[in-house]
Amino acid sequence: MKKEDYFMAAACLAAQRSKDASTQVGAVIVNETDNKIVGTGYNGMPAGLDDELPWERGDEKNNYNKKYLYVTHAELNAIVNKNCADVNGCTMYVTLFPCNECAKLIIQSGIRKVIYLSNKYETRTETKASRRMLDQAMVDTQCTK
Ligand SMILES: O=c1[nH]c(=O)n([C@H]2C[C@H](O)[C@@H](COP(=O)(O)O)O2)cc1CO
Ligand SMILES: [Zn+2]
Repeated sequence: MKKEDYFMAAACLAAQRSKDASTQVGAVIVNETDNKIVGTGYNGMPAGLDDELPWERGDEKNNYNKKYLYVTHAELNAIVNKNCADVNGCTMYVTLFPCNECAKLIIQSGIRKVIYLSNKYETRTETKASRRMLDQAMVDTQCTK
């Protein structure tokens, strides 16, 4: 198995832990120097609030119960779960192309490459803004397909 397939499979496995019935996302951060996983995460509610918050996609009349207000993205969880001092120069394997907020985190944490599986929200403004920032910050982005 190629190493890229191995790390993406690890991201897919992490995604399976997510309770989001609509979209499970998994992320794995890899130190390319020694090919080690230094952080993993999946989309979930903030720690300890798993059973407190709604998973509804909601609509305009039901903003307060939209999951989007509460869910912690897979990329953020992978970064905060890191088991090393920093993730400078690392690669992130993620099952879904990062949103604009995750793009900021990726850039600020020094991750230099993002390998993704799906970009199903490609046409969204958030995704376009993410692409814009990652490109301008010269973070390499590669689709595995
Ligand atoms: O970068 C991301 N990382 C991430 O973890 N997610 C999560 C948030 C939500 O739980 C889910 C998206 O839900 P939905 O497909 O129902 O809109 O994916 C979503 C994105 C980008 O949309
Ligand atoms: Zn995000």
